[in-house]
Amino acid sequence: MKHIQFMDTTLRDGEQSAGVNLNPQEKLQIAKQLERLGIHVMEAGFASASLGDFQSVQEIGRVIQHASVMSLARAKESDIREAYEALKGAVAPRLHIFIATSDIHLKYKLRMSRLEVLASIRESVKLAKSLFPTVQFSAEDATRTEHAFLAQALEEAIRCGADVVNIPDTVGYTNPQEYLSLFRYMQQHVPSYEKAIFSCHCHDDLGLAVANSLAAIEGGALQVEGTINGIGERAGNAALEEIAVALRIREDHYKAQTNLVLKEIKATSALVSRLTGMVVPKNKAIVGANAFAHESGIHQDGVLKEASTYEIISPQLVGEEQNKLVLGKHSGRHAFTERMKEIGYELTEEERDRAFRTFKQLADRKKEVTEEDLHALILGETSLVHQPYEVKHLQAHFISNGTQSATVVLEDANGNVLEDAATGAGSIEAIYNAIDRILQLNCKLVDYRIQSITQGQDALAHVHVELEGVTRVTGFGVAQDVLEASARAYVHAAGKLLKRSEMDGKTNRMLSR
Ligand SMILES: CC(=O)SCCNC(=O)CCNC(=O)[C@H](O)C(C)(C)COP(=O)(O)OP(=O)(O)OC[C@H]1O[C@@H](n2cnc3c(N)ncnc32)[C@H](O)[C@@H]1OP(=O)(O)O
Ligand SMILES: CC(C)C(=O)C(=O)O
Ligand SMILES: [Mg+2]
Repeated sequence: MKHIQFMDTTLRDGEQSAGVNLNPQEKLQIAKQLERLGIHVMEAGFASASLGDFQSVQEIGRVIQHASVMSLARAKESDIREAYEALKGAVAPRLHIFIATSDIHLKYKLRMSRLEVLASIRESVKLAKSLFPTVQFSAEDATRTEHAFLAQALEEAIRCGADVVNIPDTVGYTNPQEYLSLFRYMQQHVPSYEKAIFSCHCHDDLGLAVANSLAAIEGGALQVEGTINGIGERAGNAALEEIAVALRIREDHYKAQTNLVLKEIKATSALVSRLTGMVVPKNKAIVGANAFAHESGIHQDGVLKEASTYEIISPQLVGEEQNKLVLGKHSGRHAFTERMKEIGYELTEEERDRAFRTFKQLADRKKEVTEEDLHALILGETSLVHQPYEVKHLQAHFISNGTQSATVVLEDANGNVLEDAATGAGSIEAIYNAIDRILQLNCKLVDYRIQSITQGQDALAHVHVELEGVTRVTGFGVAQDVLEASARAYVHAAGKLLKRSEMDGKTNRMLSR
């Protein structure tokens, strides 16, 4: 089993994400969390980039005890010396020198010849090694560099004292097969290969950063670089949490171990997301909100019977409390019944089937049926089980500054359909007048209250009404639409009044006998 070291560059390459700017306190907070996560090396910044970066590198170097703290530096004496000043107080300081090796970068950016680049590597690595116990050298844009020249550059760096040599895919250009072969090539063509640790550093321009990093590990990389949540320059860096979990879950394949404390992943991801403002996409592997959420009935049924049917990662492994069975339009009876039990409803079979039908209707209109929705639905449903009338159809016609009209269709317990229309000063009044006409009610609305009981645009409305007729009764209705909830509430209360009148009639008939 080989051992893979994790080099986290959330605070340097991660902060190079457009729009991200962390202050020194925020950087320190992330650094402490990275320490808890068990990162081997953290790149705290680029000391010579700004005073703020210098201070952050310095502070993180002073505070962090259980990880090596590194600063980036160009192959330039002033950068190296500034990094040295910043990391003087660190327990395990490390310098990261980089210079590009590809012809494109040499010609257009550095305007240097290959010989000049080799000379620069020699000078800077030697100077760095005289100041730091550990030095990493990166050949920027390595994957677009001619292989033979790259091998020469890395050999030069190792001979001058580099302990770690990195082969970055700076522009996210390579693919897994090619990157793996590149590492194998270096094994054969860098004479001092055994004297250094080879590292991989991938960007996600083609969405291959994690796959490329894993391929590099197969090709012999013993250090992997990346960021939390995959943030970073352009499309970002390889997401370290994905690499770590892939190595664990597919240990059979990669035969590699790490020191990472995987259960710290969720907290680390959440902290980085909060402080950088880079929102984690819901479907992001390992740390996305949906990473452990099952929505479809067949999957939910499988997971309820045995989680491993649809889960290759246990949520607890990465510090997630538990998986989620999200109730939505693809859910089935198993998940629905299970959730009902969890929130305390032991329904009869009839109630369950009825509630499930209503749930499906609701789920057709809502993205996700929440626990509050279920309470509301059951509240409405259980009280509706023995209702004499149900709202079947409702049509309201709204005219601004005019008289409103509504058509209501009710169904009684025997399946008879009753319909009428009416007008009113407002839509609700028109609906209530139509219901009065259908049920021949003689009552007064004494209270009407509306409440949103769930959240968001597709929230459920809960309407409470109080009617005064032969007695005072209350009723409520729950629906996504306010008018529908209002109609249901009125019919619910009206049903009670009618029952009461029926009972009074029976009593009067008995008394008059
Ligand atoms: C692949 C990567 O992620 S590399 C890291 C990228 N990160 C950053 O650039 C963030 C921090 N950078 C900065 O704050 C600034 O760019 C600084 C402070 C480093 C330099 O600023 P400036 O001196 O104004 O130079 P500027 O950024 O405009 O240009 C870069 C210069 O460095 C040179 N350079 C670039 N890489 C290297 C290198 N590895 N070694 C030596 N010189 C280099 C360029 O050729 C250019 O030199 P020139 O001025 O002679 O043309
Ligand atoms: C500084 C280097 C390692 C880098 O970030 C890159 O090449 O992507
Ligand atoms: Mg990078």
